[in-house]
Amino acid sequence: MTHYFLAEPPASPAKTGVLLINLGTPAAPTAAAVKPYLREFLSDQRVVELPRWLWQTVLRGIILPFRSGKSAHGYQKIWQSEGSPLYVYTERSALALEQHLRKAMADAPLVAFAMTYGAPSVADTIARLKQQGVSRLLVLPLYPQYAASAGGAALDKVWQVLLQQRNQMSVRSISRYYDHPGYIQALAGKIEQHWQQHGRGDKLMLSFHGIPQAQHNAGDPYPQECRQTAVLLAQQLKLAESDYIVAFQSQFGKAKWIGPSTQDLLVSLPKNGVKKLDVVCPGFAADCLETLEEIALQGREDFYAAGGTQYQYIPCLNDDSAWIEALAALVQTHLHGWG
Ligand SMILES: C=CC1=C(C)c2cc3[nH]c(cc4nc(cc5[nH]c(cc1n2)c(C)c5CCC(=O)O)C(CCC(=O)O)=C4C)c(C)c3C=C
Ligand SMILES: [Fe+2]
Ligand SMILES: [Fe+2]
Repeated sequence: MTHYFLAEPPASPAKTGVLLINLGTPAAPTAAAVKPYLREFLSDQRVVELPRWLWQTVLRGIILPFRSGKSAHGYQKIWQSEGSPLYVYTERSALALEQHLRKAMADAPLVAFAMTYGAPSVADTIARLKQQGVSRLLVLPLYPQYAASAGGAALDKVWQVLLQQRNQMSVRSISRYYDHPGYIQALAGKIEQHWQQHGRGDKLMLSFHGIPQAQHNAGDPYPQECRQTAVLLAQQLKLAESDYIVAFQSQFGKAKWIGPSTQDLLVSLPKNGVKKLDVVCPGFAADCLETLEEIALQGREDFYAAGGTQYQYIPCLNDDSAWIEALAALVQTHLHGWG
């Protein structure tokens, strides 16, 4: 195999950079913009682990023509004046983190954000940071719980860039933060604040994005990390086991996914006496299609249709100051003693 290593300018004074990575999102809420985004995302073999020839035929022939329009319709319901919520909150979090670190540290790092799929790409963002003199890079995918299909896929993009570098940067990565006290406290604070303002339901649902059961069987630690987040959160909120329930949402395709399914529970809970439900999505750092459309809008409709009488969606941490403070502490811990 021939390698082509990037041409590099001479080294400038060493700087440190922090790179936040999120999933990516279409550039516009239209089928034309959703299609290339979904093609790139769903072509990643970390996400769909089927033989390439088989999956590409199904993806291009069946999934993309149908799913792009349906997804675009969902995005239209949640799109903000500044763009896709996932993009808007990720960008704001990076800006807020940089400002916070500047106040907290003498030699504060540059902070940038990138998307695993779509723009700004990990490759372009690392190239820009390198031009700005960054030779030490701390990478943090914005997924509290590690799944190969999310955090793993984000970090793959970083390693792919490193493989091409002539003068390789030093890299540290944070592959997960599901049990970080600052994350747990920020989440608990958000939920408590919501309860103080709006009252409390009969049960709190902690809804995490799902993954295929086969990926977990092959060794993906994701569901255990979600459950551990739930236990720590319950301890912080002093909840009994009967006060909350862990569920997994956004099932895609016909294969078995890890459960219990959020969708199924939204229908069965009212029939089992839970008429007032609070839902929070601790696995999502930023509100997005899967939280705002699938949970806050569609979930509410399904819960009421099944006999529920009160449904409260508690937003993600987004760029809340308590979370940015915790994120800054997490970053500072991992920068400690570096250069
Ligand atoms: C095989 C399919 C998928 C796996 C595995 C998967 C894992 C996974 N995803 C997230 C976070 C997000 N996913 C989002 C959207 C989304 N996810 C899938 C499929 C899989 N995800 C699809 C097809 C879509 C697109 C939207 C749709 O058509 O329904 C998003 C939101 C993006 C946005 O623009 O708002 C996030 C965030 C995690 C954390 C994860 C594994 C744990
Ligand atoms: Fe997803
Ligand atoms: Fe979805």
